[in-house]
Amino acid sequence: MDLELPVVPERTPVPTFDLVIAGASGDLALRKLFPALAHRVAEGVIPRDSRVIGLVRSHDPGDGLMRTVEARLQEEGLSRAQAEAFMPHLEFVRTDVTNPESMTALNERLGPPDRVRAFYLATPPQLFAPASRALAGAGLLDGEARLILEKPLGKDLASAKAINEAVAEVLPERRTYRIDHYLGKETVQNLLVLRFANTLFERSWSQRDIDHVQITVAETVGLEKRADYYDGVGALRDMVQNHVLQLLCLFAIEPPNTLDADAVRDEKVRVLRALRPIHGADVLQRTVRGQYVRGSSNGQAVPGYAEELGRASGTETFAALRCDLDTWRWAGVPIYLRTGKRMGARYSEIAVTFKSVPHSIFGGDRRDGLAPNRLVIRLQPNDGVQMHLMMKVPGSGRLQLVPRTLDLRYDTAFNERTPDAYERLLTDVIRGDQTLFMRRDEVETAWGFVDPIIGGWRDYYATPHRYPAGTAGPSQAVGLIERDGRSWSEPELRG
Ligand SMILES: NC(=O)C1=CN([C@@H]2O[C@H](COP(=O)(O)OP(=O)(O)OC[C@H]3O[C@@H](n4cnc5c(N)ncnc54)[C@H](OP(=O)(O)O)[C@@H]3O)[C@@H](O)[C@H]2O)C=CC1
Ligand SMILES: O=C1O[C@H](COP(=O)(O)O)[C@@H](O)[C@H](O)[C@H]1O
Repeated sequence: MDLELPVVPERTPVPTFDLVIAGASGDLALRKLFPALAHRVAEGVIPRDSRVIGLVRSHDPGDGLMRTVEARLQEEGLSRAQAEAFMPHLEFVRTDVTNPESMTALNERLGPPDRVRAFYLATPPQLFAPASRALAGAGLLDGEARLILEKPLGKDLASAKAINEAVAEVLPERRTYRIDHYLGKETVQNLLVLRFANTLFERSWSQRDIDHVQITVAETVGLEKRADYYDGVGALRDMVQNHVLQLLCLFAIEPPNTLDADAVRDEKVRVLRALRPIHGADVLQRTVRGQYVRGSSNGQAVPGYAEELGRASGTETFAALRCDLDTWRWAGVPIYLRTGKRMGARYSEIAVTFKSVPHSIFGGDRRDGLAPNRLVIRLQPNDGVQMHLMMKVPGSGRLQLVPRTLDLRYDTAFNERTPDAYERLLTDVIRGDQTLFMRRDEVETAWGFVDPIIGGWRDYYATPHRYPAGTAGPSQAVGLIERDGRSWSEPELRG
């Protein structure tokens, strides 16, 4: 029996809107935002009169760009008919989003203010403050208009605060949408369902039954064409500060009393505040930095990070951390985080290892042979949930026990296309639902955890350890977990 939940915003209709995207000629818009909107048009979710207005700065907003978008939609998996159905919603305007007069002119092009208005800053974060001032100065943020900010939200706590301050001067928090696209991923949302729609796990979800947790976000891609952004930023700021800590939050939160945006976000902030700080010399024991060197990826030889960059660099492309949450529920349960580029496989998962049985009835020497239960929440690819259990090998001879896996895959459990994260997030903005967006205090608390690590790396000369592309990261990351008598869960990462 399917449960229809009228309170779930996905099921409420999307109102007619004007969505203005600044940075509309950029990689993010072409690869993610337009395809997401086109999928929503194809599903019939987007009202016919809704408009998507792309702002470009140096590009020609003419037919060439329209043709580029139409071609990119098909490269991203939409059919020709689906791409064509999206195009009438789209127009481009060449303008400077930071210029108040230009924004006043834009105001005249938009539909009546009774339509939902949303402004998406898919631009580098240096533009967030001037752009929001220009939009507000032109009256574009009046009424119920929403502002969407793409990550990264600054490069440290001070810059994040400055952006948040500038935005707060022109717009209330309830109309500010900070994107972390991991929150839009189906399996990330399913984490809340797994925990709070099933009693089975919740009763064991604490230090009483859980030994430790590993959160891995491994990528096979390298620098791609993002050197300007990535170098000097690195894996800790790019991935841990946002996506990985958000996964940690959803894994560890106390049950919110509803799915209301602030109820969920209040609980996430509590988790972030409970993170034991890592600073000074702690970084040498509780963190590992890495940078990939020449190796192979998907069977192809690939250059190292410094070769791709064309110069030596101290930026980490891999980070591993041992985190602890100082709460009753999580005391003594280490949470190991690991993320990197050019690793041996692309996957993201949360692996929860339960405690071993306290006593084996299968013979005094058998306890070591009983693998502890493990629950693996796989976010991508092959999204789903796996439970590793001990089983008896059938047969009447000697009693033999082996670990076996219950495997619940999304693609076999549901006969539906898994939408991309941005599909959900963009319509949530239009519907006015902030549950899957980061609140100001969340972002700042996460930076407050990350900043001292970066300071520790600087003060203790923690230069990145080298690891060959196509592997599990530097060997020192193995030491980080083995020191605690545990091991990383995925041998296939070693390439
Ligand atoms: N690409 C991705 O997958 C992801 C990107 N991001 C973040 O999103 C943001 C955009 O990324 P991405 O699309 O890759 O970047 P690109 O460099 O591909 O595009 C940047 C866009 O911003 C516009 N722009 C830059 N400066 C100005 C300005 N002063 N005034 C108006 N527009 C300006 C450019 O316009 P024009 O070309 O017309 O000059 C261009 O459309 C970045 O902060 C990035 O870190 C976050 C997650 C993933
Ligand atoms: O935000 C970012 O995320 C991507 C990884 O996203 P995914 O959905 O492909 O897992 C990462 O490659 C990029 O460096 C980072 O900025």
